[in-house]
Amino acid sequence: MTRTETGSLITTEVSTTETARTDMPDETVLRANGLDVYYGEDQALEDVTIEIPERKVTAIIGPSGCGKSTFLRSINRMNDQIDVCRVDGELTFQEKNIYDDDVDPVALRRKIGQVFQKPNPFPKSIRENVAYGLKVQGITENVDERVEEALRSAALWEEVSDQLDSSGLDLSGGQQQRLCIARAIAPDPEVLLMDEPTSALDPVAASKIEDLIADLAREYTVIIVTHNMQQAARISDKTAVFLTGGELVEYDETAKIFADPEHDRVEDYITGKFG
Ligand SMILES: Nc1ncnc2c1ncn2[C@@H]1O[C@H](COP(=O)(O)OP(=O)(O)OP(=O)(O)O)[C@@H](O)[C@H]1O
Repeated sequence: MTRTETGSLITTEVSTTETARTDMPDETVLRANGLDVYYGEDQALEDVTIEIPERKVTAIIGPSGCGKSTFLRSINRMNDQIDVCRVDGELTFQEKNIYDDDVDPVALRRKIGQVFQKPNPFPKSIRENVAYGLKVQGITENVDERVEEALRSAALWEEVSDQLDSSGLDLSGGQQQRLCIARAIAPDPEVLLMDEPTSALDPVAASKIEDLIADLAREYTVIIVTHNMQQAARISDKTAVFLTGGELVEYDETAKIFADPEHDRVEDYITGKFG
């Protein structure tokens, strides 16, 4: 498979939307319209319709099992790896349907990076961990510069610049998570998906990642799944509340959701009456 450095989603075409980031900072970057996701006979997401703005932090909240991770995995086609998983309806990234036959999932994941709950650096050096994100995407030029830039953007450079050849596993949990963020942003994606990125960290390390997320949103669209209501309220611009059955019940400015939600079920959830 050949692919251009500019990273079109489609194997054979060069994207024409590379400049959108600077020209239209508040545009919708991702759009779901009537999105259904099934695992075998079981429906995990039902008729989800949402528009996610570019370069903002969107929080996805809701009780366990309501489909938050399923939604995140749909966006970069990680669900492709689950045999029983089926996706219906429309899900577009920069107006291109993510599930079209001509979309290359590897190219898609260059544009839509992911950070997981538990920091998962490889048993390799700090430099190699970040460079891996580039290698997977076939980026071979200016690797050292890109590694430094990614580590700086992940607020880790000052702490590791003199130990780039040490193992990533020797870092603290919070540093490891920032290393994973550096790995995810090294190929310069448009969107960063974060699935409970601070839940395995102590409060100080978690707070550093929260500050970092605010900085990252100047350059990237951040979509974060969190169980931590205070965290969603602190760091996100918009909040989507999923409830049991995989239904998106309410989606609005975060301040509105937490101060004056439209739905009683959402109010009950965010005030801790269930979930
Ligand atoms: N690989 C899978 N195979 C079958 N069913 C799955 C799979 N992954 C998730 N599910 C089911 O889909 C539904 C939604 O799961 P999902 O993990 O998306 O929810 P969640 O809101 O992220 O939950 P949590 O907050 O507990 O992480 C659940 O009923 C879950 O059991």
